[in-house]
Amino acid sequence: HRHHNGYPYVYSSIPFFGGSFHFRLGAVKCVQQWVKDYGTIFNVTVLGQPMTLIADSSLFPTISRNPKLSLLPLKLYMMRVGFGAVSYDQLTSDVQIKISASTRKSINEQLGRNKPSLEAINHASVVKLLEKLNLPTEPTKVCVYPWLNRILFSTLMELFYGPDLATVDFQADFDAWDAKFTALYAGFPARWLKVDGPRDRVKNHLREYAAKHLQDVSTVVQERLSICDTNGVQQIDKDGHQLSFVWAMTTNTIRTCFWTLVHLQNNPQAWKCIMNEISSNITDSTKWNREEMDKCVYLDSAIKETLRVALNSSAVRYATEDLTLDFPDGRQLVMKEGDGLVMQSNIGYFDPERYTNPFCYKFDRFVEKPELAKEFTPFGFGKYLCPGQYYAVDFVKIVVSTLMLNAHITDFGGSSEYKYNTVGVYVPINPQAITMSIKKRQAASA
Ligand code: HEM
Repeated sequence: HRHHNGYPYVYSSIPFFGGSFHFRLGAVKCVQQWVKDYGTIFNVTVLGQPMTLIADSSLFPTISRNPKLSLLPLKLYMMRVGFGAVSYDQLTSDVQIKISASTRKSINEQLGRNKPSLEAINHASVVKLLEKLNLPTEPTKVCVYPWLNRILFSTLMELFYGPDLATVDFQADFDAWDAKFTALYAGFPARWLKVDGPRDRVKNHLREYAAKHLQDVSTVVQERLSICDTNGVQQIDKDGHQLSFVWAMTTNTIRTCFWTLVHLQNNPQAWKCIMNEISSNITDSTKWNREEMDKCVYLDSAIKETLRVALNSSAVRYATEDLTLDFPDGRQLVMKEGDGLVMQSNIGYFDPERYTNPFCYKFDRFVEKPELAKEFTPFGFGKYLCPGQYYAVDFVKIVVSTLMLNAHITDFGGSSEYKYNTVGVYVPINPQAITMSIKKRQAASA
């Protein structure tokens, strides 16, 4: 119950899941109620673990700047239970920190803001996506989520690894394992969930492919492998390290593309506005052009809005030793080594004073109120900020603009709720429910 920190505890009669049981219907409304009842700092059991939940963004800088608060314990746990890197946590903490820092540096150098290599991969993404889309000349009905998932997964895998890796069978194994990610996170063994086989096959395939095509895979992947070698990571953990990259790179990005498409299609005025913006700014739909894309401010706002509503933005940190946080408002938080906290950042994103109609998708919200973007951090905090964030946003822009300029979409229909217990951007509860008819645009604007 964390008596030592003196903050209230949210009691729940639900074993193991505790208060987090209520998150299955969305964390925001539930946390908003708790804030009314208990204030912006309180303790709650999340999947068997007591956590201190912080729902006031003015306290986040004190947390994210404290060097004794780390994401590493969670990463090590996920490496073991999620990615099957069973001996990764036996590496000394110095080595783990070194691996983490080197992989971040590597991705930042390749995909950081304004890096020429980011522009190059963006251009390659446009070309590869057009090839993978292979748009039919006659209207063809598709289930949007599985259709997009297949195209975007194979596009991303081909860009970072190379051709012929992401076969249909490989992706089926990956999806079967990923569908159980929340249950793995909750501590259920992969064997019980029957995803040990699919996960092993995915990892074996990744290992064999990378060994055979080492010279041809992207620099990010080459460096990720060599960082493991230099730091004495065992093969089983090296495989888990690869899988964690594939997961981080594909899942959230693909789902952000999906929900952006769904929200824009469900709002014809929004679709039309962004279509006009893209058609008037992008002169050649077969090339990446940063300057032109930067003019598409409504598209940028729509993507932010997708991340606002379709992601339970929150960040976990653990105390690596006993510490006391002194917040600017005079409050303190006493933490013992091993205590975990959650910065529940999306509570701020649903504050009705700043976000009018916060539970509605408003594609132009961030154009109307550009100041909101300053505090909007769906990619995490401080030194654990997502290193793929610039590529992720560019990729979603590429997908939406490529579809708008090259495809003709009709009969968009069906709906699905968010699966709120997803780790990351929500998957749709019913992935088959949303359908559309798609064909190649006659006069592609090139
Ligand atoms: C919309 C898409 C994406 C979202 C919402 C997202 C979000 C995040 C978040 C929230 C974190 C953890 C930060 C924290 O806890 O403070 C993270 C970590 C990470 N992301 Fe992303 N991400 C996305 C796309 C990508 C892409 C495209 C890549 C790679 C090309 C990537 C690579 C990574 C990696 C490697 C980490 C772990 C960083 C570390 O080890 O410290 N992500 N991401």
